[in-house]
Amino acid sequence: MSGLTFIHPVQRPDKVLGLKPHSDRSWITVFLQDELVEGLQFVKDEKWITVPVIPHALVVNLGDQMQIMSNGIFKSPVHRVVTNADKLRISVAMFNEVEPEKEIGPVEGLIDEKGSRLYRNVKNYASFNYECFQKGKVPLEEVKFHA
Ligand SMILES: O=C(O)CCC(=O)C(=O)O
Ligand SMILES: [Fe+2]
Repeated sequence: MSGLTFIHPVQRPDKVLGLKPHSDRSWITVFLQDELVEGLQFVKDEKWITVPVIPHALVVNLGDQMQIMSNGIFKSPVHRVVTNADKLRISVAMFNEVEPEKEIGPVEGLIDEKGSRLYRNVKNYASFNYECFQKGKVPLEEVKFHA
C-alpha cells in the first residue's frame, strides 16, 4: 500500500500534531519526505528527535510485522509528525505488508534456546491494528505474550 500524507499548517503548532505517535503496521516502510518541510520525529533517549530533510533521500523504517516475525530482534520504532504554522508538508510512503490471509508470527530460528516466544501468531494484522487503535490499545502490546 502506498499513500500521500498532507500535513496542513496550523495556528498553534504547539497544540496540534500532524500524526499521533504510532509504530507502522507494515514490515518495512519507505518514505520520501517533503524536500523543504521537516516534521517527522522518532524517540531517542526518551526525547523526540526530528529527522532532517535530505532532498531525494529515502527514509526506511521497520514496522510491527518485522518486530513480530523477528521475535523482537528488529524494533518497530514509535514516531509522530509535528505541524508548523506556515507550510504545507507532503510526504510519500510505501508500506510493505504481508498478505492479509497469511498468518505471521516469530520465525522458528529466531526464538532463542529458552524457547521464549514473545509474540503470538496473528492474521490480517492491518485490521487487527485498526481495531486496536479504535480501542486506544497499542497493537504490539496486544500480540505480546505477557508472563
Ligand atoms: O509523513 C511522514 O513523514 C511519516 C508518515 C507516517 O509516519 C505514516 O504515514 O505512517
Ligand atoms: Fe508511520
